[in-house]
Amino acid sequence: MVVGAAITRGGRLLVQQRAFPADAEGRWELPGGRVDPGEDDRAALARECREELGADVAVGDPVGPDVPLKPDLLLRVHTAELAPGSPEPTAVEHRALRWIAPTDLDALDWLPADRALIPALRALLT
Ligand SMILES: Nc1nc2c([nH]c(=O)n2[C@H]2C[C@H](O)[C@@H](COP(=O)(O)OP(=O)(O)OP(=O)(O)O)O2)c(=O)[nH]1
Repeated sequence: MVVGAAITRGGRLLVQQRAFPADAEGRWELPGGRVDPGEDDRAALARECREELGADVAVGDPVGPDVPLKPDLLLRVHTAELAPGSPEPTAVEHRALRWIAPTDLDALDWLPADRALIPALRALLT
């Protein structure tokens, strides 16, 4: 399982631009990553956000469909918010971060799988 965080604040969504590998470089995704063996989805998301953003998040419920990435791998996105007192997110291992508006969702150069989440992300922001 790959987990992603739909971190929202003031009607905007936090997205990050990949720096690698070559076929994903420059494209945008949600913070997150692979769930480790024995780890639950929420703990994995909190860990990945700490590693990737240097921020603390409160993880909420799943949102949108589980998206197949490979035959044995799913992407599952949860709602999330910055925890009170969290440092401001920074791009630790990514090229850039953006807080996007609902009107930016369609035009963003997403990793391909994430496009299936756009309707659910729009609903979350509006
Ligand atoms: N984090 C994240 N990964 C995504 C998204 N969409 C999508 O197709 N992926 C893919 C890209 C990668 O093949 C995989 C997770 O990659 P990752 O690089 O974030 O995971 P990780 O830190 O655990 O590292 P790795 O073990 O895959 O190298 O899921 C998304 O919105 N967020």
